[in-house]
Amino acid sequence: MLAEDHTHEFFDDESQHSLESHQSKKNTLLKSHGRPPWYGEDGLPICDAFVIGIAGGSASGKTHVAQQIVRSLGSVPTVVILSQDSFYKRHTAEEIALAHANRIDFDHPDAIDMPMFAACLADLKACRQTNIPVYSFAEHQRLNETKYLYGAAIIITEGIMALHHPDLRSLYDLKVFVQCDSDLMLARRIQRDVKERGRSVEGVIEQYLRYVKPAFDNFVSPTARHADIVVPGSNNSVAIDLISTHIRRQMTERARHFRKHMVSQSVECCLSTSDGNPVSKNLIVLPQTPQLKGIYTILRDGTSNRQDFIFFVDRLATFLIEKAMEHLPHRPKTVTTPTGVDCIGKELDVKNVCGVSIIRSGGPLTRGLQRVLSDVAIGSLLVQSDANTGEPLLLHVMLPKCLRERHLAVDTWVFLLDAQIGTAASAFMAIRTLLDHGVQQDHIIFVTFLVARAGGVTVLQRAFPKVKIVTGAVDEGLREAWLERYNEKGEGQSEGDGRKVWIVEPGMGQIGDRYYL
Ligand SMILES: Nc1ncnc2c1ncn2[C@@H]1O[C@H](COP(=O)(O)OP(=O)(O)O)[C@@H](O)[C@H]1O
Ligand SMILES: Nc1ccn([C@@H]2O[C@H](COP(=O)(O)O)[C@@H](O)[C@H]2O)c(=O)n1
Repeated sequence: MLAEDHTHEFFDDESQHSLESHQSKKNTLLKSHGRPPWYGEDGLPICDAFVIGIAGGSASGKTHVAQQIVRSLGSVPTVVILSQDSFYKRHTAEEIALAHANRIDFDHPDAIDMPMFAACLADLKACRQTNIPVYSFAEHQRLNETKYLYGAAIIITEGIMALHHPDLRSLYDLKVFVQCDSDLMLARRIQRDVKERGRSVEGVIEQYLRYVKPAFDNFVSPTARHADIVVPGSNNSVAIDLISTHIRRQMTERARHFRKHMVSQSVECCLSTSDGNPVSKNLIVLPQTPQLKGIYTILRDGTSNRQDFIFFVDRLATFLIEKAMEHLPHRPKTVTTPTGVDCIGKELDVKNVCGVSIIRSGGPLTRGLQRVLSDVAIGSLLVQSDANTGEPLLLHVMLPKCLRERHLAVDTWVFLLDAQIGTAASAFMAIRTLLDHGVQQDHIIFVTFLVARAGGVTVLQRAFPKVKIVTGAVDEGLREAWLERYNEKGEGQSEGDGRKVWIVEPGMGQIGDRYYL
């Protein structure tokens, strides 16, 4: 079992596949301790994922080595194992019949869809999402389902041809070849294929002699010369230790101090503007009517009871969402009234629209969005600060279908929902995540109750100038403080859980905590 108590999985669809289901299909596997920022203050990606390619004969122990590396890495950012087996080509019915009679050569490089393999790996390396095909050894066929993958900081690719094609080799940061005795490989293959791939002993031996062994000699074994490290196929714990140490060092070198940087850059930015006012045309603040000010007064009041707090947060959420809706395109629509008169009105002119909530304080805004667009698809992102460094970590991604597929994402409008923008570190990560999925910057509308002028909003707007931010209030201050807990009445208590958080001032306290308790 690779999952540990403190790991998190990046879910690949709404049904929330478990780690075990990934393992049994041997296609992908994702282990996460959170993804640190992979972009700079200009919003652009600055570091690719670290990619390791592992080649070797069939049953040499490639998957085993990959899994041992993951286990030995321990507490590092998200790791995914990508198997070349996922990229076997789709077959015709005749080919499948031949495959069952052991008359198809699955060990020739042409059996693999190399362009697709390289394209998926290039997407993952560049921190974009991808959808991996799923292959069935029992059916000798690519299935109709795909696996959504996003967010890996380390990718381990394994397969007999993993070092064969130059396009693949150019994507690796580390190339490994597993060298194993032929007898041992055959013995392991018989055991595994009978147990896991529904084969007979005779069939495995026949296939081995006809295709597997010649292909190993002609195509697989020669690729060992491309490897940076040759690992033995058994008793290989020392080699695995060396590889893990190398990867850990690489990850430490890539570590960044993003949140602190954001705040210091913002201060410089605010001081350098003539009026110190970060409000731009894409920072849309609700008209400051007495009615709106009344709502904020209740929400800012530390003595307001929880019932009132929830009621007025919900009311404000509806105002904000309605304001944000003004920025969606509309087209004219003619309707006929009950009295038979034609009347020209408007209707939404968008292919897809969805909400993405930053857990958990985006929750009240999600409810607001659902009140306005009842059947809207909702996704969520969990961004938390690292307990030691305070830096943001992307811990969980659950996006609706219209965002998981790039060709749909480019035509999708997204309401990104979070209670406040303080340092803007979470907002940065959330926007970058949407862009990685192919969402257009000017199709993102960030809706929030509060923005801190002294926080990261200016840097955020400089990085993503086309993203609209809709809010009801821009507050002056931002201060780092110990996290407070709230009692039943919603009053702040001094003892927290020892975590430091950034607080907007005057602000409303921790909005999510006051709302959900
Ligand atoms: N170092 C090892 N020690 C013991 N058994 C191993 C080792 N490496 C692989 N095996 C076993 O050999 C079989 C094939 O290994 P696997 O990693 O699936 O091979 P590959 O991915 O190269 O086809 C598995 O049953 C696995 O448990
Ligand atoms: N339908 C198929 C497809 C592939 N194979 C064999 O799988 C081997 C590669 O997988 P490993 O996990 O062993 O690296 C390869 O040698 C093919 O012969 C198959 O039997 N049936």
